[in-house]
Order: sequence, then C-alpha cells, then structure tokens
Amino acid sequence: MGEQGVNERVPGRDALRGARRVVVKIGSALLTNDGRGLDETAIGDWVDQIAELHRRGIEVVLVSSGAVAAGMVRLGWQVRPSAVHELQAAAAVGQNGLTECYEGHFARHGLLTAQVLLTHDDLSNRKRYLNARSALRTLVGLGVVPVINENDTVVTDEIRFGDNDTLGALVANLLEADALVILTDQEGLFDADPRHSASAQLIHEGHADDPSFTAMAGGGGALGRGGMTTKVQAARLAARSGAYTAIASGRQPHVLIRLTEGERLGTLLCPEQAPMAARKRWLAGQLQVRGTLTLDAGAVKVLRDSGSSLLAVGVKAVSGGFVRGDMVVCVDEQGARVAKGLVNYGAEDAVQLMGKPSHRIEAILGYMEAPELIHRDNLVVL
Ligand SMILES: Nc1ncnc2c1ncn2[C@@H]1O[C@H](COP(=O)(O)OP(=O)(O)O)[C@@H](O)[C@H]1O
Ligand SMILES: N[C@@H](CCC(=O)OP(=O)(O)O)C(=O)O
Repeated sequence: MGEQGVNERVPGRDALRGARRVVVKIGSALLTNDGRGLDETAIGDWVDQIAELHRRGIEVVLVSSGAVAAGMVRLGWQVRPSAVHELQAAAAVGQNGLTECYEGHFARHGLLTAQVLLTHDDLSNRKRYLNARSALRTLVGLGVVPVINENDTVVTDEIRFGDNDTLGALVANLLEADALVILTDQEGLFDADPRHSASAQLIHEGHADDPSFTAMAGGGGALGRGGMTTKVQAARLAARSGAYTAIASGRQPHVLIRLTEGERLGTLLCPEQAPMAARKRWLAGQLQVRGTLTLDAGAVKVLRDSGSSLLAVGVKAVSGGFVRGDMVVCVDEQGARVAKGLVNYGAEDAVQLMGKPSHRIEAILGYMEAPELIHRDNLVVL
C-alpha cells in the first residue's frame, strides 16, 4: 500500500478515471447532517456533481438512504425506532421528502429522476431481476437518473437488505457498473474505527477480497446501519462483476468529480480479476441453466465474431421449460456449447418465434418484450 503522493499514477485510480457507469451510494448519516433533517445544501451539491458527470458522459445511478432518518425528523422522533411498523411509517414519510428533494435539485440541471424502490426479492428472483435490470437500463439510456432505495415500507426482516451498501453493490452487479462510490461521513476505511481510535490510518488502496479489511471494519453510528463492515462486504460483492469500490467522505469538496478524475481520495478497493473477465464469469455463474437453444451456423458466427445479440431467426430448436429471465445455453447444430445468456422470452414463446424475423414478434405473440431473444449485454460467449 505504499505512500504515493496525490498526483502519482495508481493503476486502480486510472480505472476509476475510465469509468463510464457509476453507482453512487449516499448514507443516512451524511444525508441527514447527523440527524438534523435532510441536508438540502449537501444534497444540492452532490446533485451538481452528478449533473457534471452526466455532461462528461458518465452514467450515474444513485442509491440513496435517508428515508427513515428524514422521516424521524419530520415526525419529531429523536431516537430511531426498533419496531418494524414504526420504521415503515418513518420510511414512508421520509421517502417523500427525499424524492422531492432530489427531483427539485436535478430539475435545476434539466435532468429527470426516477424513484425506484427495491426489495431483496426483486434482485434474487430471476424474472424480477431481469425486469429490474431492463427497467434501470432503460431509464439510464433515456438520460434519467434513477434514485434507488430499499422499499422499507413493505419489507419484512426476512427479505430486507437492511443497509444500502449491500443494495448499492447488487445494483452495481445488476448494471455491470464500472464503479461503486460509497459516500459516507468518514474519509474512507481506516485500519480501526476513527471514532474510537485517534491514531487510525486511512487505507488508500487494496483488494476488495483482502480479509484483513473485514477485521478493521466496525459497525455504524446511530443513524447509519452497517458501518464499514457492510461497506467492505459491498466492495467484495461489487468486485464479483468487476466493479471498483471507492469509499470516501461526502463532505470532501467535488468528491465525485475528483474520484472520477483519478484523484487519490478515500479508499479504493479493487477487483482481483480484470473487470471484463469478472463481469462475464459473474453472469455465467449467476444462474442455473434452464434450457437449450440450438443455433444455425449464421447465428453461431455472429455471436462469436461480432458479439451480437441473439435473434430468434437464428434459432433452430428450443428445449427445456424456461421462463423469461432464465439462463439458457446456446449450442450449435452439433451440440457444442457456444454461449450462455438470460433469455427475454419463455420456452413456449421461443418455440413460436424460432426461425422468425424480429419484426414479426408482435404479430406472432400479440406483444413484444424485446426485439432480441437474448440481448448481447446478457450473453456470454463460451
Ligand atoms: N475501520 C473503520 N474506518 C472508518 N469508519 C469506521 C470503521 N469502522 C467503523 N466505522 C464507522 O462507520 C461509520 C460509517 O458507517 P455508517 O454509520 O453505516 O454510515 P452510512 O450511513 O454512511 O452508511 C463511521 O462513522 C465510523 O464510525
Ligand atoms: N433504506 C434505509 C437506509 C438504511 C440505512 O440506514 O443505510 P445506511 O445509512 O446506508 O447504512 C433508509 O432510507 O432509511
């Protein structure tokens, strides 16, 4: 971990500079100015930075905590309740304020926001996973900034993420983001909790999987939930799909701009594997194979040579009882494995579509989910 100066080139920092899609997570402690209601000025400042990243061609998805903390203030509660129904009520009240606040600030830049409230089920159930993925991709493609939070009003203990660090990492996986930036109330990960140890030293860079970081990370403050423990875990999760994780103070001026310019700020936790390899391995290992598509020679060639999406016209046979969102394996006419991917249509529909051009999908099925059977973003050539 050497003591390089701020301007020295550090490989992981270069990767952050090249990031094109970034998930930014902002924690409760920071957003609510340590419990004193939503910190509108700070929120306005982060929004200004995100708008600037947008102008520079970087797509940003925001994961914002703060609903419970903001709701507590609105309801005049001093202490975070422990009863689930009270937490749900606080979240419902606070989420309103949160959405309003982001919408107003992004509107100053002519940017639209979209409120997306997710539960664990949305990301663990295959079909909902694919739906969440395509909804978020569509929003991002439209230039809208999704503002994501856990759907605290409906979640129960068994299905909750609990902390938004984990949610941020899963969203980074979902969108195959280049980086997850976790903004918090400390400068980054220290070798001990700086609230309790005055001599604690900041970790500048490291590997997301390094077990020594888990030992250094402690729990959170009164408002946040996970502390550094969940941030280190989140970095490990994000690394599975090749994302770098930066943990930095949201109070550093221009923190998001400086990080994406490669400045040595906060802690950077890097994936072990090259991002593309990690991303593909992650997708391939993600789900159980539920069916098989047999491709003609032309489809095999475009998948292998051009990295194209798979269209129904190139499919000669369909087997298995898969549904939309399932992982299927694509084989050539000799049965050799060519690719794996997440399919946009269930088996019954795929049987009707095979060999047919995409413009006929709607006429055949009465609806069109997507023009391709497997989108190239969801396809791994083996
Ligand atoms: N090793 C560590 N380095 C830095 N902060 C730590 C460490 N261990 C525990 N923490 C605590 O984690 C807190 C940040 O996490 P948390 O309160 O959950 O905030 P957030 O709402 O931003 O997620 C810090 O205020 C700090 O007290
Ligand atoms: N979904 C919750 C956030 C949970 C939480 O406190 O997360 P964090 O502050 O990121 O540790 C909320 O909006 O209040």
